[in-house]
Amino acid sequence: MPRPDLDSPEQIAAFVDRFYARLLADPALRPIFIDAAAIDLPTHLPRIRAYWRKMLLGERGGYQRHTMNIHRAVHARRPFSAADFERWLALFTETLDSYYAGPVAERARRLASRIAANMQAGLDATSDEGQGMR
Ligand code: HEM
Repeated sequence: MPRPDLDSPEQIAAFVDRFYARLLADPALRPIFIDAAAIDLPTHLPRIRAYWRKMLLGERGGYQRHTMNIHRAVHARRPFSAADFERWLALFTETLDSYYAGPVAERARRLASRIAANMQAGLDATSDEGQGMR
C-alpha cells in the first residue's frame, strides 16, 4: 500500500502520536519529557500537532508559543546533549519514513533537521556566553 503524505490535520495527528510513542520509549529522551519537563500529554500533544499544522499546512491563528524559550527553560534544568538532538532527529525521521511519503513529508524532514540544528546552536550559545537565538 502506498504511504500517504503528511498533508492533512488527520495525518499530522497520527504522525505526532507515532513520533511521541518512540520519544517516550527512548531511555535517553523519556526522562527529559517526563522528569525534567513533567509534560502533561493531553496538553502537550495538541500543541505539538498545532505546531506541525502551522509549519506544514500554514495554519494561521493556531500555534503561537515561543518554542525556543520553552526548550531553553528545559535545557536549564537538564541540558540537552548533542546525542539527544541526534536521537530526537533519528526518531523523527524513522517515524516519517515508516509511514509517510511525499512532498510535505520531505518538507517536514528538512524543517526538523534545520530547526534542530538551530535549536542546538542556540542552546549551546546560551550556555556559553548568552549569544543565543532571540
Ligand atoms: C534534543 C531535542 C529535543 C528535546 C529533548 C525536546 C524536548 C522537549 C520537551 C521536554 C518539551 C516540553 C517542554 C515543556 O512543556 O516544558 C518540548 C516541547 C516542544 N518541542 Fe521539543 N525537544 C527537542 C527538539 C525539538 C525540535 C527540533 C522541535 C521542532 C522542530 C521541537 C518542537 C517542540 C514543540 C513545538 C514543543 C511544544 C512547546 C510548547 O509548549 O508550546 N522540539 N520539547
